[in-house]
Amino acid sequence: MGSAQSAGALRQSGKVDGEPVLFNYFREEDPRKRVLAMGSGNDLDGDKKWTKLEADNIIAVLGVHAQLPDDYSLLYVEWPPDAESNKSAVPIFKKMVATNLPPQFIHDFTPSGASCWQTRSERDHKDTNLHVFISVGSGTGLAKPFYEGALKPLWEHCGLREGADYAVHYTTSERSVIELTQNIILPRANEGVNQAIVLLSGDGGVVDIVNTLMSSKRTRQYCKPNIALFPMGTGNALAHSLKITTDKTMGIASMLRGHHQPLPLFRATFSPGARLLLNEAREEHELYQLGGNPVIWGAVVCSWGLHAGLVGDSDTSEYRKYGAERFQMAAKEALFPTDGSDPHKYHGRVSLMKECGDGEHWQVLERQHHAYILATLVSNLEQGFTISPASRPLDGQLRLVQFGPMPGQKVMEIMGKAYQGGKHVEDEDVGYEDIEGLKIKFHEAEDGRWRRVCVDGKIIRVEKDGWVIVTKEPSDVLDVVCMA
Ligand SMILES: Nc1ncnc2c1ncn2[C@@H]1O[C@H](COP(=O)(O)OP(=O)(O)OP(=O)(O)O)[C@@H](O)[C@H]1O
Repeated sequence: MGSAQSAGALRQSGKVDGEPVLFNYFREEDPRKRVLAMGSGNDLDGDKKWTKLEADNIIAVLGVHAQLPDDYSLLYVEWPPDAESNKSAVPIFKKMVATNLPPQFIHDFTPSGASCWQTRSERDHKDTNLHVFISVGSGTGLAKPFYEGALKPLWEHCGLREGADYAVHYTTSERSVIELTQNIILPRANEGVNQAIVLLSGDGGVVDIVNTLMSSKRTRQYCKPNIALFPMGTGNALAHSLKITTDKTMGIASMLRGHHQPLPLFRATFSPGARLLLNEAREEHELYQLGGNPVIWGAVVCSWGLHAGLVGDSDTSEYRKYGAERFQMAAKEALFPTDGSDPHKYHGRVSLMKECGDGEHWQVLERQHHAYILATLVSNLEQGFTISPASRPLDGQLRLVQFGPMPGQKVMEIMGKAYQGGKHVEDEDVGYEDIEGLKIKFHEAEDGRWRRVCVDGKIIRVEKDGWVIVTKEPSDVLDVVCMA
């Protein structure tokens, strides 16, 4: 087989599924723009029909067998033709055996060997330690079709059998992810067993796993499970912020080619009367108690004001049908009340913990009324909504975005800039800074709606004269897999 370099492309003759082809690898500087073109036809120098495989759709290349060193399985996804307009579209797993691929291509798409599922699907115990959680209630219900069309066939190809080499768990209630974590993951993590969770859900699934692990007794042998995220919710803030969704494989490439790293967390500690709202706010639940106070942990966001209000208002099965649009629909209702008044002016005392040369200090915001108070560990709350442009994946830095009361139109203008790569933070009315912690003392006496706090999509209502303190969490309980 000959090999030659053409202008801008790495060219090499080889085979696809046994048929001769010419490979042309366009190795652009931007990894996302790379393309493998495959020219078919017996006459390798003559005219050809070219098939193109874009980097965004490529999952990985895996060696076929040690005795066939030139053969690789080229794994990729294919989307249905109507994917752009069809919100229910999911990618389908595809594969080909490619012989004599350009070496640079093999280099660019081969897993490093450190990815979660490879190491953790090796069985060292009577039970499997690779678990797929399928949250059927997340987002617009794509988790099950995605598993069936893409993940299951991928693992079949890799020789992993459902029920034997890995276990699949479908959610049956709001508490399913919590119970699976408590009953399956935690006991074995406490025995020191390596485990991987493949999570097909939105941010809600992550926060359930994190809180179950953080609020449980962990032994000295505790082995952090790792987690591969598949963005099946509406916001998917964590998956977008970890750049898991920058390609079109919906997390599969990250799972195979990523590395695992600790997931930074924050802790929100509340005054004693704070309650978690569930079932469209019809039920109130106690939070976990730590040192006599209710606490909840998060990996994404803790907010009060417009953000918490619109997450809470849109968390109904009616709104969920609209996917990520539900947030914008609820935002319109909050910003332009039907009686023509201005948006609510949230009343409370907000303090920021700042790092200074000689330690940490609390600074009080002068303003007593607010529209938007949001502390975050991540850059994006939705794919195109960059709430904190300075945040880098897993950097562990809490950042605060805040602004005071203003007319609905001006709020829309500011939030619109968040959809332009995070330009809202340049607006003179917006505060944006690194913080070590945040404290809010609520002065909202009347309506409990104005005392709702959002932690990673969960809504906590604080009692009259209550408070919340948000700080970075020093311990970590999970590793997350990503390529960033
Ligand atoms: N079978 C089920 N029955 C009832 N509730 C379910 C079921 N499966 C999942 N849920 C609940 O649905 C909610 C889905 O939340 P999740 O965060 O995964 O998705 P989302 O809210 O659409 O996305 P995001 O948080 O990314 O915006 C969770 O509260 C979860 O407990």
